[in-house]
Amino acid sequence: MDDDLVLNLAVDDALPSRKFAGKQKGGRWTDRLKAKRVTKRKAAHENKFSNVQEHVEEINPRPAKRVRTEDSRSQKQPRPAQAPSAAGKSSAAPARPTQVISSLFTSNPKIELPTSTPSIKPSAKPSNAPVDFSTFEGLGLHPFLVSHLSNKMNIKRPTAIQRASLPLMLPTTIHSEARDVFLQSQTGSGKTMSYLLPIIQDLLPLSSQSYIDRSIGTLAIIIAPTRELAKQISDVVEALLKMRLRAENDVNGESENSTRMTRWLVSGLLIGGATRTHEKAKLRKGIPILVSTPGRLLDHIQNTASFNVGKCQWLVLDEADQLMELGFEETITGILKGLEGRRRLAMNAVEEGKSTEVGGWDWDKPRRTVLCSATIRESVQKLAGTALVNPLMIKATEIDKDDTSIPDLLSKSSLEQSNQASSTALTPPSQLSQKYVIAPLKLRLVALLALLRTLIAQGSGGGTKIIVFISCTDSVDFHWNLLGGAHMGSDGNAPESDEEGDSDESEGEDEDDSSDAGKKSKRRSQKKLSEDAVEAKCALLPDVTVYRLHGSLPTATRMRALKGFAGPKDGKKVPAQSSSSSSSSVLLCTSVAARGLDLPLVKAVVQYDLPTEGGPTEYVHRIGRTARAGKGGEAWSIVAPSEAEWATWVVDKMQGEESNNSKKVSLSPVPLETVLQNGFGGKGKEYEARATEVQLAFERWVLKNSKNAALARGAYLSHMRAYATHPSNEKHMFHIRHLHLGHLAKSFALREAPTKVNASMNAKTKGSQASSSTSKSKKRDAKGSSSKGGAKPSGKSKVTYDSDSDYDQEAEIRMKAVVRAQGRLSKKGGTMMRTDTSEFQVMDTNYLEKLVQGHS
Ligand SMILES: Nc1ncnc2c1ncn2[C@@H]1O[C@H](COP(=O)(O)OP(=O)(O)OP(=O)(O)O)[C@@H](O)[C@H]1O
Repeated sequence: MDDDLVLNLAVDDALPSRKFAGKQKGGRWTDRLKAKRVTKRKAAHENKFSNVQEHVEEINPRPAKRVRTEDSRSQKQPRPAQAPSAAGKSSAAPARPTQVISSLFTSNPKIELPTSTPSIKPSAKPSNAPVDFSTFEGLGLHPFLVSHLSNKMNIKRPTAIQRASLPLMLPTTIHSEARDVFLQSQTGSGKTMSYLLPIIQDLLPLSSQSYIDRSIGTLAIIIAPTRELAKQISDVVEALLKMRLRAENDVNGESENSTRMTRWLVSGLLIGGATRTHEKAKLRKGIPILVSTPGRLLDHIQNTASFNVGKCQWLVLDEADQLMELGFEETITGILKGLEGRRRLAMNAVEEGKSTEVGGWDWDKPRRTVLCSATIRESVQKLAGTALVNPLMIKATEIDKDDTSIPDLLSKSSLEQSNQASSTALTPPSQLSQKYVIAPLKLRLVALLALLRTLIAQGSGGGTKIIVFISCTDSVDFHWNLLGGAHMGSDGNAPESDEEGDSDESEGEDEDDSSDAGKKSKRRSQKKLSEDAVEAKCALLPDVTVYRLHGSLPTATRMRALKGFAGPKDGKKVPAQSSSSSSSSVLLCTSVAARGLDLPLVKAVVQYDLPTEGGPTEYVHRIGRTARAGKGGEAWSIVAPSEAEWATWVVDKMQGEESNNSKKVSLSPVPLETVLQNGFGGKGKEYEARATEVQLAFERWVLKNSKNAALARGAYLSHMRAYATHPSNEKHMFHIRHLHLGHLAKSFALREAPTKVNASMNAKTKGSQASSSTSKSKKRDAKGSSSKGGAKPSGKSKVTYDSDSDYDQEAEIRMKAVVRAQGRLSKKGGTMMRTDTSEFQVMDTNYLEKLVQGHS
């Protein structure tokens, strides 16, 4: 068993070796003098080292288990466990930095999958698809819009929520009194069109007024919590406004109605990023339909005199619960007050005859406010209380599979009643297949790669899109760099990227090799994964482009990532050199991409880290990035053995009070062996050796240079910080105390024991506090993910790392030997996972807890 572990304690090269341990006798006097000097120098180092070890003991009262030292590696029999300090002082201590090399397939906790899982197959009838018993014409939509939807946007029939909302919200129907509305339906069910179509239909008739042009000001405002979402909504508005403004049969524009219609109804986007002056100029010209993020909007309401918003008729708060979660409550209250103030000012000016406004405006028509969300949490109910007056609650109930009659899709009641009812419904689309795999921490990274390989291979035609959710920005950056840089073999191809040569390639192990000019010039010409880059090719996932997205990236970069991942819009030609042409793509992202984003044809969502905030609600939003508008999709979660209870917990939460009656939601467990076998192939247990090779490739990448090592360590620490932010009601499943931190380090391709990682990162933190960002965008990522831990690589790490290729090879050989031995064991009826977790546990968990909470 011990063959799978080498825990090299941090020792200096200068520690006394056996050779110099005693006083040298005999030989030439020069040799004796030299030996004496060296012994003296090493003794001084030893003292220094023992001080460090004492400190380690202070913070780590528990002795390390199964510590092995360099000489013990050559022995067949394991040595008894010894405390770090003892090992450090040992004269036989290895002249190596701290490292842990352990086999992937040993010392993992035993995994017991539920024996009888109520596996509910995804429904054949998608719950968020267009319904086949209704038409847009039948619901009262204007013929121009109907034909535009059908001919240009391939939207032929309404979805359930559209069928439910349009009769209540379209101005031409009997229900059209301007009441506030709360729209709730599943992810991907078409809520955006549910409010945009009524807005456009309401404003369209103004086209026939003689005075109308865009200087009328802003008549509709849509607020979205993130820039990405605001941009996406703005794109949909623009697509709708491209509609033909005359009837299909009115070729020459002879129809009385159509000839009068002008293109005054334009949309605009305010999301920051542009200068205020530029935005003010846009607002002065007039933007009848405005899409904005909350902060920027409030700023202009308060400070831009030329922002003509007094006649605003529609206010939409999209992704209302996220708006609240991100702390925009005050901003929204400010916006509501600001709009009211502007309206009163405009009305007063008209009454007093001081207004330059054209006459004929119906000032009595009240503004209608719409709140929109796939889930309703308490915070949204609070917002509804502030923003809505006597609202209608509109939601689409699920259509029963066998029910051929027209279901009662319309639910209209007081908000409170509806909230009570809807709080039980947190259901994802019925056609979405939800699976989870329990992976021991050490195997997480290879499990992720295996899963991605399988999902991509299934989409044989190429163009498969997968979103992977990771807990924090540092971890996204690390995994993106890792996938972009790691390759099998020691001299494979350099990673491809969309930027110039990688500066980190000139650092690290090859640095001293100044004689090899050819290698250096090759390195210089290699492409770089720069700070701003978002696109990388992955040697371990052929034909796949890996993108990254998180709130710490500049807006333009985030947009570029989304655009690249989404690929070309229908019918658009892609330049041959573009990676988006037909290749598959993987988006590594934080929760910033969890809400509202409508990325076409996402085949699967993988939750590599389960949500630290938002619990089941966040889970439902994340998985809702696939299986949209009736399409199929898969949701995978990678769960640690200590988190196994999460699967039943989240199902119960999604099921709500309906759980006793009918089970509509289920998560199917998939054995890890199946995932690895499918991902790495081979016969029998061959996948173990292949997974090991992949893990070693990752570890080699981390060891390659200091920048990579710093990225890995930063990600590891930020991950722990994020993990510690799970709310108290989830601590029984997600507690840092339950994690085997050494195994966790392995999932960040680190060979170092956690003590070493933490010590080095703490040292680094002191020097790199500046990298800690307080930007708003950071807030949008996992709250525990700040780069306080020095997660941003800032040049060379002060940390030593092993660049001794002989040592690496030796370690790899040992690891492979263990895998082979394990394979033999399996054939003899042994199990892949062993229950003994005594491999090593060098860190006191209390200390780590303090560390992740920033009290260390
Ligand atoms: N009637 C329809 N028929 C077909 N596709 C539709 C229809 N209505 C909307 N869609 C498409 O469905 C997708 C999802 O729509 P939308 O983004 O509005 O969903 P949503 O309910 O807002 O989801 P989320 O809660 O995740 O934000 C979009 O690509 C949209 O173009």
